[in-house]
Amino acid sequence: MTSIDVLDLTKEYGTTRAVDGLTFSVEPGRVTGFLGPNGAGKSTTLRLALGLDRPTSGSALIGGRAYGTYAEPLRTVGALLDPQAAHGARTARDHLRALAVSNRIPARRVEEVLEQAGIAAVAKRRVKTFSLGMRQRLGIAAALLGDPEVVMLDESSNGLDPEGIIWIRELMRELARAGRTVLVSSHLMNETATFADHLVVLGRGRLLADTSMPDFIAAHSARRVHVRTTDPARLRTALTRAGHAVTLDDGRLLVDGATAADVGALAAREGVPVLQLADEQASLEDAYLALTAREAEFTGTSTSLQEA
Ligand SMILES: Nc1ncnc2c1ncn2[C@@H]1O[C@H](COP(=O)(O)OP(=O)(O)OP(=O)(O)O)[C@@H](O)[C@H]1O
Repeated sequence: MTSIDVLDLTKEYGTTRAVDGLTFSVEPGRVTGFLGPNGAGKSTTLRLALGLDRPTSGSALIGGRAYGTYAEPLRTVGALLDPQAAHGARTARDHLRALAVSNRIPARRVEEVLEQAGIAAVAKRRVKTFSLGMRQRLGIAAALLGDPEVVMLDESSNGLDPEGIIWIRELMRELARAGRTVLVSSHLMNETATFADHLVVLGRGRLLADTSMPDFIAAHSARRVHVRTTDPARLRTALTRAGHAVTLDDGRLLVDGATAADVGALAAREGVPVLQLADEQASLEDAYLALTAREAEFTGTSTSLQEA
């Protein structure tokens, strides 16, 4: 089994410390979401792990070895960092064939990954005619070419349409189920929550969280439920009696400190018909933004509109 082990990793560019004493491990058999605001150091960490840049100090090893020591690295690590990296004048098939030859990967794998990435029909087209989403699919095909134990994707859903986003999400889950090590960077907590088992969160090059997805949700979700019923007054009384803080908002009840399951069970006991029942959705993204807010390198300022 092949893990990614980042140990006390630091990278400085002039006076900018892009990665700052970072330590974490990415384990096989699960999808690890790699989160952080712009400039947090995600891409730098991935580049260091892939030997595309040298650390100032510390290490980022794959399967206990530096990437550069693998003779045929694509057979161990598949990575997509920059979908624009493929040579524009080449066809998609030729791009993949050149990669396959350099790593002694059989030519039939090229046809398999073209199919798997949904670009077999455009395999003869030059890459420069590809949309961003098609380039992204080509990059993923290249990452899968060597049937690697470790898959690293930077902004995996970049440019993909909704069907493509579902496809990549299922692909990542499938790779993890098959025991691969999958690391996927993103800016978006809600999106990451749809596919990640584990989270590593960075801010200004430092580790802010290294936790399982369920633990992050349990620790940070504001427990608040929205409920609509035919008899809000009666349900409100019952909820208040059970110790919940309840407010009435435009005909629906907002219940703090409860889950949808709590409120549903109580409504059933009271015999109050429920028309709509939901846990508050935005809280996870809010928790992530709160965690990273102080660490964001580039934060926009909002200017309120002046009334004329
Ligand atoms: N080659 C470079 N030369 C100088 N500074 C760099 C270089 N690469 C990255 N940096 C700086 O290092 C910091 C971390 O950048 P990095 O691209 O790793 O962040 P990121 O988390 O991937 O951000 P994003 O989500 O915007 O891609 C930033 O301040 C960036 O400007």
